[in-house]
Amino acid sequence: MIRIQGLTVGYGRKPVIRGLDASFAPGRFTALVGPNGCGKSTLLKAVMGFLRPQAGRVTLDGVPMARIPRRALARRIAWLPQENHCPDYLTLGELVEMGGHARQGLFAGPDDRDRLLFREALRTVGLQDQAHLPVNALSGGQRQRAFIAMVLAQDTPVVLMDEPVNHLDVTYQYALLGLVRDLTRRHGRTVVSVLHDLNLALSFADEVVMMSGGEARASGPVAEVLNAANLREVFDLDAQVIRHEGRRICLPALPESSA
Ligand SMILES: Nc1ncnc2c1ncn2[C@@H]1O[C@H](COP(=O)(O)OP(=O)(O)OP(=O)(O)O)[C@@H](O)[C@H]1O
Repeated sequence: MIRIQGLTVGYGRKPVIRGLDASFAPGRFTALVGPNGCGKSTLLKAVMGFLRPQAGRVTLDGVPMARIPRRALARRIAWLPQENHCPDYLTLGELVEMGGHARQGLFAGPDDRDRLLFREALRTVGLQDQAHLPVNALSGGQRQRAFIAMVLAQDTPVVLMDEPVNHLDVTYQYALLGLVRDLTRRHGRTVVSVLHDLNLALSFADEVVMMSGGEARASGPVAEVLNAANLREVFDLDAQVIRHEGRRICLPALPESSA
């Protein structure tokens, strides 16, 4: 369980997030939503321990993040940042193998289970035949899938993702989030993901934290929290949330000039 209590955090002395409370439980997929610049990535960076809280705390199973050694943390939390970089020479196969480093001994290579995980991760993102290619020679969407494969290969109980469907075509967006839902429901993982597409959040997430101006304005089960009133308050958006064949769909009103 990740618990965030009274978190104030930012860059330098300027707080971006103020007094935020949230918790992310095993077996649950939580979507972080909110307008650009409201602090979603900053929150994930604080959870990873990259930013030191100015007040409050973030704990993993009761232990403050700052007290967990980096290698131990990498065995428990995988992180997909918004922007991914890697050296020019790295192949897709090597990138995915990096996902297994935290699990292996200091001088040990991958074992059979690791190799199976690497193959499975590549197959899941549909890149099993491209393992020999340099990552930087892949298309934008293939590249994003490559980094997702690395995260899957890390095989951690907690996964944090910052806009994972960036650059992905619609088929892979649904496939990835279906996989994420499986990781939570069938394998009890904790997943927290920034999502801009509210319909993806409505279709796949269990919980949502709606952020605005560095604060959590509403949080709870996605069907309860992603409603017209909260969308107006947080996004200043005129939208309906309708039900269609058992699913909820967010339908923003068109701007007047184009209606
Ligand atoms: N490294 C940094 N140094 C200083 N300020 C930063 C830094 N990174 C982000 N900020 C500021 O913190 C605020 C929140 O940024 P953050 O990236 O957390 O927003 P976000 O909700 O993830 O936005 P988006 O939806 O656009 O990705 C913004 O005002 C941004 O300018």
